[in-house]
Amino acid sequence: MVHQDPDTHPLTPPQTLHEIFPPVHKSHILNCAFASWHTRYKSITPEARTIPLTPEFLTYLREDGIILPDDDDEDAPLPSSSQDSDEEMLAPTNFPPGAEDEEDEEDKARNPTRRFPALHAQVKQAIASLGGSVTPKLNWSSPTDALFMSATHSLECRSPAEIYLLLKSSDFITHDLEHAFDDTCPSSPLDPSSIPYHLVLRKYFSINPALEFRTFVAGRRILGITQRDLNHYPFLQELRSEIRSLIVDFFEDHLQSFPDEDFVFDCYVEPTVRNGRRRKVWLVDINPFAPRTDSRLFSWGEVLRLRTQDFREEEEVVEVRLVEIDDPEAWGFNSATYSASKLPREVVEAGVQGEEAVWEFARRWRGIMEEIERGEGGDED
Ligand SMILES: Nc1ncnc2c1ncn2[C@@H]1O[C@H](COP(=O)(O)OP(=O)(O)OP(=O)(O)O)[C@@H](O)[C@H]1O
Ligand SMILES: [Mg+2]
Repeated sequence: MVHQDPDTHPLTPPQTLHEIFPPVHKSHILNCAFASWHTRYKSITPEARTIPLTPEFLTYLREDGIILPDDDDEDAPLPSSSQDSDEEMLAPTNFPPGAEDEEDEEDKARNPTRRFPALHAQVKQAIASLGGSVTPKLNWSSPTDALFMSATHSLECRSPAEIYLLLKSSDFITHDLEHAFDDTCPSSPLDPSSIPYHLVLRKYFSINPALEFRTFVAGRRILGITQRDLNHYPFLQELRSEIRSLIVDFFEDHLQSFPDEDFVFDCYVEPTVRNGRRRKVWLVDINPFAPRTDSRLFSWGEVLRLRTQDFREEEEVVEVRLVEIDDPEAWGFNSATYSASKLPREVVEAGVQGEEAVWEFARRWRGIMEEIERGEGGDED
């Protein structure tokens, strides 16, 4: 072995996650877009519509500021050429010249739907055809980080305005629009401007988050299954082997033909057993096998190790990883994932009680932190 002097031969820098992942091709990202796989897997996906997005709507999404159609405007008749000419005949002389154009521009700015009337009508029609209540997403992401903008604190939308508000408020949607091909192999000639964008509207139903699972697939075999929601649900322990066999069979029956060998799929196991039959499993999403996909209760390091492990079919039992009662996840710290603006209850209460109480809280908090640093942290109180 050749000895290397670190001064003259700098050591290889530690590998980053991106370097140890199998290369992510742009085609893989495109295959994971909802509209790409939905046609193939319609029968196993809860009812949804995909609406191709126009350049006008994409510009609207990308713009700063949030202008939404108000309810009156939404039902206002859309300007047509014949109407325009009638109005011209009846209208008083237009002075100063160009004032009408300015009004039209203002109107368009006030009611953005005048810039994409056909698409707006399609959105309305899709909501109605899905029973009046939908949850939106773009090619890859739901606006789950924009829940704070929703009056109901849910992704349930009953009008186009609610959908536009969530999409425009979400960084995850911005990621879909501006960073879809980040960290992909540079060799592919595909350009982000060639991405076909779709608005996905899914019929809204009340999901039990305990029964949402994420499954890692590599080389067309399942590496592991994890709970998606990071809370402890005692009843899942008893269901563990049923969940394993349902998801493994679901994968073998439907998803082994996915165009890529490596991917991550999300599914929902129905809570009710109908007439003694097996529970139904629904496909919720397909995600890239890439660092951008959250590995939930696994670490990506573990998943990547499982990927390269020797595999003997008869011996291998797929792990279903659940939040156990004593896992830190079960203590509820995870509830703050998308709520950077949330404060601990004690801080809010102290704030309500006045300045004295805030200082008292800060003093106690500093004491707790000092105890932890000295290694004395416990739950003596
Ligand atoms: N039809 C539906 N009705 C109600 N809620 C739904 C529906 N479909 C999905 N959801 C909820 O929305 C959540 C997010 O959906 P989805 O997994 O498609 O988003 P995502 O942005 O791809 O998430 P991730 O970043 O974790 O991959 C799901 O975990 C589920 O709780
Ligand atoms: Mg997803």
